[in-house]
Amino acid sequence: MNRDCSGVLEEIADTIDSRHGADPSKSYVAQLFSKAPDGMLKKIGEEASEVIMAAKDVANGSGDKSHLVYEVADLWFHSMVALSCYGLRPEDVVAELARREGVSGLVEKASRKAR
Ligand SMILES: N=c1c2ncn([C@@H]3O[C@H](COP(=O)(O)OP(=O)(O)OP(=O)(O)O)[C@@H](O)[C@H]3O)c2ncn1[C@@H]1O[C@H](COP(=O)(O)O)[C@@H](O)[C@H]1O
Repeated sequence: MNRDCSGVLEEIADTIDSRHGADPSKSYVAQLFSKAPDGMLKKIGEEASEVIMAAKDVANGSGDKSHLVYEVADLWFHSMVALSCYGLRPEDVVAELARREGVSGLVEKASRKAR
Protein backbone atom coordinates (compact mmCIF):
# COMPACT_ATOMS: atom_id res chain seq x y z
CA MET A 1 0.00 0.00 0.00
CA ASN A 2 1.34 3.46 -0.82
CA ARG A 3 1.98 5.99 1.94
CA ASP A 4 0.33 8.99 0.33
CA CYS A 5 -2.39 10.86 2.17
CA SER A 6 -5.14 8.38 1.24
CA GLY A 7 -2.87 5.40 1.93
CA VAL A 8 -2.11 6.59 5.46
CA LEU A 9 -5.77 7.29 6.18
CA GLU A 10 -6.78 3.86 4.83
CA GLU A 11 -4.13 2.09 6.91
CA ILE A 12 -5.20 3.84 10.11
CA ALA A 13 -8.85 3.08 9.26
CA ASP A 14 -7.91 -0.63 8.88
CA THR A 15 -6.32 -0.55 12.34
CA ILE A 16 -9.35 1.24 13.81
CA ASP A 17 -11.72 -1.28 12.16
CA SER A 18 -9.66 -4.13 13.64
CA ARG A 19 -10.38 -2.82 17.15
CA HIS A 20 -14.10 -3.70 17.07
CA GLY A 21 -14.53 -6.24 19.88
CA ALA A 22 -10.99 -5.63 21.20
CA ASP A 23 -10.16 -5.29 24.88
CA PRO A 24 -10.64 -1.65 26.03
CA SER A 25 -7.84 -2.08 28.56
CA LYS A 26 -5.42 -2.77 25.69
CA SER A 27 -6.66 -0.38 23.00
CA TYR A 28 -7.61 3.31 23.12
CA VAL A 29 -9.84 2.83 20.07
CA ALA A 30 -11.64 -0.08 21.75
CA GLN A 31 -12.07 2.18 24.80
CA LEU A 32 -13.74 4.82 22.60
CA PHE A 33 -16.02 2.19 20.99
CA SER A 34 -17.01 0.98 24.47
CA LYS A 35 -18.09 4.55 25.33
CA ALA A 36 -20.15 5.02 22.13
CA PRO A 37 -22.10 6.90 21.27
CA ASP A 38 -21.89 9.72 23.84
CA GLY A 39 -18.37 9.25 25.24
CA MET A 40 -16.92 8.68 21.78
CA LEU A 41 -18.71 11.66 20.20
CA LYS A 42 -17.85 13.95 23.15
CA LYS A 43 -14.18 13.53 22.21
CA ILE A 44 -14.90 14.96 18.74
CA GLY A 45 -16.38 18.08 20.33
CA GLU A 46 -13.35 18.44 22.61
CA GLU A 47 -10.89 17.95 19.76
CA ALA A 48 -12.76 20.45 17.56
CA SER A 49 -12.52 23.04 20.36
CA GLU A 50 -8.79 22.35 20.65
CA VAL A 51 -8.39 22.91 16.90
CA ILE A 52 -10.14 26.27 17.21
CA MET A 53 -7.94 27.33 20.12
CA ALA A 54 -4.75 26.25 18.32
CA ALA A 55 -5.81 28.11 15.14
CA LYS A 56 -6.59 31.24 17.18
CA ASP A 57 -3.12 31.03 18.74
CA VAL A 58 -1.58 30.90 15.25
CA ALA A 59 -3.78 33.83 14.16
CA ASN A 60 -2.70 36.05 17.08
CA GLY A 61 0.94 35.02 16.83
CA SER A 62 1.15 33.20 20.17
CA GLY A 63 1.06 29.65 18.82
CA ASP A 64 2.98 27.58 16.35
CA LYS A 65 1.55 25.87 13.29
CA SER A 66 2.84 22.45 14.31
CA HIS A 67 0.51 22.56 17.32
CA LEU A 68 -2.41 23.26 14.98
CA VAL A 69 -1.40 20.27 12.85
CA TYR A 70 -1.21 18.12 16.03
CA GLU A 71 -4.73 19.13 17.09
CA VAL A 72 -6.20 18.59 13.60
CA ALA A 73 -4.63 15.11 13.59
CA ASP A 74 -6.44 14.41 16.88
CA LEU A 75 -9.71 15.65 15.35
CA TRP A 76 -9.30 13.57 12.18
CA PHE A 77 -8.40 10.49 14.21
CA HIS A 78 -11.42 10.78 16.53
CA SER A 79 -13.69 11.47 13.53
CA MET A 80 -12.33 8.32 11.86
CA VAL A 81 -13.19 6.33 15.00
CA ALA A 82 -16.78 7.61 14.75
CA LEU A 83 -16.92 6.75 11.03
CA SER A 84 -15.71 3.22 11.79
CA CYS A 85 -18.23 2.87 14.59
CA TYR A 86 -21.00 3.35 12.01
CA GLY A 87 -19.44 1.19 9.30
CA LEU A 88 -17.95 4.06 7.31
CA ARG A 89 -14.47 4.70 5.95
CA PRO A 90 -12.28 7.68 5.02
CA GLU A 91 -12.85 6.57 1.40
CA ASP A 92 -16.52 7.54 1.87
CA VAL A 93 -15.52 11.06 2.94
CA VAL A 94 -13.00 11.38 0.12
CA ALA A 95 -15.70 10.25 -2.37
CA GLU A 96 -18.03 12.95 -1.03
CA LEU A 97 -15.28 15.59 -1.33
CA ALA A 98 -14.55 14.37 -4.87
CA ARG A 99 -18.25 14.66 -5.71
CA ARG A 100 -18.17 18.29 -4.55
CA GLU A 101 -14.93 19.10 -6.36
CA GLY A 102 -15.22 22.11 -8.66
CA VAL A 103 -18.66 23.13 -7.33
CA SER A 104 -18.35 26.50 -5.63
CA GLY A 105 -19.80 26.54 -2.12
CA LEU A 106 -21.59 29.77 -3.04
CA VAL A 107 -23.22 28.20 -6.10
CA GLU A 108 -24.18 25.06 -4.14
CA LYS A 109 -25.72 27.14 -1.34
CA ALA A 110 -27.74 29.21 -3.81
CA SER A 111 -29.07 26.02 -5.43
CA ARG A 112 -30.27 24.84 -1.98
CA LYS A 113 -32.38 28.01 -1.62
CA ALA A 114 -33.89 27.45 -5.08
CA ARG A 115 -35.01 23.93 -4.11
N1 LIG B 1 -3.87 8.15 15.65
C1 LIG B 1 -4.11 7.77 16.78
C2 LIG B 1 -4.30 8.71 17.84
N2 LIG B 1 -4.29 10.06 17.85
C3 LIG B 1 -4.56 10.43 19.10
N3 LIG B 1 -4.73 9.35 19.90
C4 LIG B 1 -5.01 9.30 21.33
O1 LIG B 1 -6.14 10.13 21.57
C5 LIG B 1 -6.10 10.51 22.93
C6 LIG B 1 -6.52 11.95 22.98
O2 LIG B 1 -5.97 12.51 24.04
P1 LIG B 1 -6.37 13.94 24.57
O3 LIG B 1 -5.11 14.62 24.95
O4 LIG B 1 -7.25 14.64 23.64
O5 LIG B 1 -7.18 13.56 25.79
P2 LIG B 1 -6.64 13.39 27.20
O6 LIG B 1 -7.02 14.63 27.89
O7 LIG B 1 -5.19 13.00 27.23
O8 LIG B 1 -7.47 12.15 27.66
P3 LIG B 1 -8.95 12.16 28.18
O9 LIG B 1 -8.89 12.77 29.53
O10 LIG B 1 -9.76 12.96 27.21
O11 LIG B 1 -9.32 10.69 28.19
C7 LIG B 1 -4.69 10.22 23.45
O12 LIG B 1 -4.74 9.08 24.28
C8 LIG B 1 -3.92 9.93 22.18
O13 LIG B 1 -2.87 8.98 22.36
C9 LIG B 1 -4.60 8.26 19.13
N4 LIG B 1 -4.70 6.92 19.44
C10 LIG B 1 -4.51 6.04 18.42
N5 LIG B 1 -4.24 6.42 17.12
C11 LIG B 1 -4.14 5.39 16.04
O14 LIG B 1 -4.98 4.31 16.37
C12 LIG B 1 -4.23 3.11 16.36
C13 LIG B 1 -4.84 2.10 17.31
O15 LIG B 1 -4.73 2.57 18.65
P4 LIG B 1 -5.05 1.56 19.85
O16 LIG B 1 -6.46 1.14 19.67
O17 LIG B 1 -4.86 2.34 21.12
O18 LIG B 1 -4.09 0.43 19.75
C14 LIG B 1 -2.81 3.52 16.68
O19 LIG B 1 -1.88 2.59 16.19
C15 LIG B 1 -2.72 4.85 15.93
O20 LIG B 1 -2.46 4.61 14.56
